[in-house]
Amino acid sequence: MAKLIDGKKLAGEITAQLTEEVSRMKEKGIVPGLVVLLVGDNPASQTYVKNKEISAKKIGIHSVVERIPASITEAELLAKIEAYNQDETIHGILVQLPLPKHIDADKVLLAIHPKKDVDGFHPYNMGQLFIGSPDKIPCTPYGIMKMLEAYQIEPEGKKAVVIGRSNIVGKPMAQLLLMQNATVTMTHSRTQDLPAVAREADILVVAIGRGNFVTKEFVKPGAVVIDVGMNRDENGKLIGDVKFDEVEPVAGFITPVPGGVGPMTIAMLMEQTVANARK
Ligand SMILES: Nc1nc2c(c(=O)[nH]1)N[C@@H](CN(C=O)c1ccc(C(=O)N[C@@H](CCC(=O)O)C(=O)O)cc1)CN2
Repeated sequence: MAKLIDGKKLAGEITAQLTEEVSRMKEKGIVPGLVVLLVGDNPASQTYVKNKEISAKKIGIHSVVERIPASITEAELLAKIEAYNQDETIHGILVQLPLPKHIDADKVLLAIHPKKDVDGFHPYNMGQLFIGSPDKIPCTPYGIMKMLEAYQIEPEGKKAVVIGRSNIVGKPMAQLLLMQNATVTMTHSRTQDLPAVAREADILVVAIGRGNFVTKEFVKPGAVVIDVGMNRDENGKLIGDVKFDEVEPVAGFITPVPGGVGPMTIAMLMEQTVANARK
């Protein structure tokens, strides 16, 4: 049976460390501030934003959540972001994705000042990451790297396969593994004989957005399997991209859903917000 990588526990430990640090910062008059902008009423986004708010408050971060009707125009949203760019009490700005269709997400992410871009999605921060000098790192892949480190899983020299090529997970994930000297293969929905390619992996990261997509045929015995998926089955139950019951007996390590990558995404957001205030 695979060893479980407990993202919830690790996120709890990071949160506790940040809480102590913020309390020390407050003694020096520094209060980290984070604003989260949630546009529309996507139920999953509402849950994630609520969890971000709870975590920020627990740590002692000054947390501002703006719940904005989907009818907001792109220009109005850009104006709000510019106001927070200028606000010295705010060290991190995050726009929850996805955005309603009438708003150009690329334009919105570009409007966030790179120094306050605690999501690491701004093209400047992406560029810094891809030239090997990261400052802000997308929180999900960053959290995965922290999990590998905590469980003493060394990417150097290993074969890593990333399934999924999104800007917020797949691409930065591949780059972070590459920076740690893994040999990385990027794959996606059009990769031919994906199970055979995935079976080569010592470290398999799955972020394809399809429930139970990865079965035991994709997994080399003993491989590390990281599941980024967040899907609902026909009964509304939260499931990952990996068929957990089938893969667990084959893998060496595996992340659960829930309780794996998700909580680490939030912990890394908090970490990057506190780091910004520290600077
Ligand atoms: N601006 C951003 N938007 C989105 C991001 C992001 O990093 N920045 N990532 C995802 C959603 N996401 C964070 O925003 C996120 C998803 C899931 C979790 C999480 O903790 N999940 C729990 C289960 C929660 C549940 O019960 O539904 C878990 O896995 O244990 C945290 C953050 C897309 N948008």
